[in-house]
Amino acid sequence: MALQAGIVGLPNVGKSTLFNAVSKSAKAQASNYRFCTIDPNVGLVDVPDERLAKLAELVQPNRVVPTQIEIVDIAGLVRGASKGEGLGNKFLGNIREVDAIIHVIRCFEDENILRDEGAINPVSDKEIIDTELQLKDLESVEKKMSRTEKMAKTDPKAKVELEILQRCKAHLEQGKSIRELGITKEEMPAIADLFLLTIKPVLYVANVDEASMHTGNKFSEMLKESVKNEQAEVIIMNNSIEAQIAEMENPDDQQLFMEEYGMKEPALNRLIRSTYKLLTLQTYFTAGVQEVRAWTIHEGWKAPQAASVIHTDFEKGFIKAEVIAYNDFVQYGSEAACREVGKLRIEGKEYLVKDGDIMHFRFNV
Ligand SMILES: Nc1ncnc2c1ncn2[C@@H]1O[C@H](COP(=O)(O)OP(=O)(O)OP(=O)(O)O)[C@@H](O)[C@H]1O
Ligand SMILES: [Mg+2]
Repeated sequence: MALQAGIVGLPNVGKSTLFNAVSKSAKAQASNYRFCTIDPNVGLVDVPDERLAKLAELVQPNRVVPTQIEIVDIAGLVRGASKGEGLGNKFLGNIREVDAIIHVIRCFEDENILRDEGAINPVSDKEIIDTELQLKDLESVEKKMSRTEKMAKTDPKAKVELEILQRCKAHLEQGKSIRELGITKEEMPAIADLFLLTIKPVLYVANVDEASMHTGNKFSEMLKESVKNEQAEVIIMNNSIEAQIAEMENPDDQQLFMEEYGMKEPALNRLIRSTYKLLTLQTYFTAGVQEVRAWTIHEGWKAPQAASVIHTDFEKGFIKAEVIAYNDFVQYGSEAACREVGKLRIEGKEYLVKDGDIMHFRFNV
């Protein structure tokens, strides 16, 4: 299953406009990427990858299959969502299921577009959402703490867990998100079962007015300043313009429209690429004459687990993997050439797959 990124934000900030832009633009630019709607608010979109194109050029396969991510349009959250306001629990549940968050923030003024929160203020808007997510996480952490406290008296492992939970609690109570706490890999098991909302990686979309598409405006500047410490990306775009580009059926019209606005490509492309990065995903490739294909795995996955993405049998019956590094494949031009010069390696169960590896699995079922 593809990894999911959820579009999150206050009501009426332009989330669905963005979702529609992604879905329509993908349809119009068929050559660029595909989109398929799974559900009215879930869509599957291709991730543009130059390496895949390069491999396809070398191998000339029948079919090229990019990797995909799912984008989910989540309904607007309001103040008090963590206490159930405005179907808050349901929508927070939707966020729990995604792997990363695209947080859309209103950075445009328009009196006709209703807003509950007074004058435009991206910083307080962001805080409202953050607070609701943090409160929900606090609830999860406290629940687990009360269970762990008893066990911690006798069980040293539970004691360590409790300390991690206490750190999370203190951090959340300061109005901070868990992603900023620097939880290590070793500590993760203590909280993994909580599926915390604020541990999910995030990027921000500053949804600006037309005039500020390229430069940003005072609102997007405020937002950038306020997320500086998070080292999160802020993408400045105009969701309405993106949707308008996407509406156009004719690619020539699209091109003209974009030229008029001084755009080289839709800002959406950047958003999709950044989202993929945000998911800390790695790509490995399979490159045969039938199909050149990109597969998504996480950092740190070993060969059998990576193989399971293709088929669970590949993992169960894993024997070995033949691996060529991407740069070697491009330099020598083919699998056969790499084999000849000794650039095709045979790797076993412990091999850590690297981003860009071209893999061929041997298995037995
Ligand atoms: N950059 C922009 N400039 C001006 N208007 C915009 C911009 N982006 C979106 N809008 C308009 O804002 C309104 C609300 O947009 P949209 O429906 O996408 O919000 P939403 O976040 O999905 O709301 P909800 O939480 O209710 O689902 C729409 O009329 C849309 O056209
Ligand atoms: Mg909406």
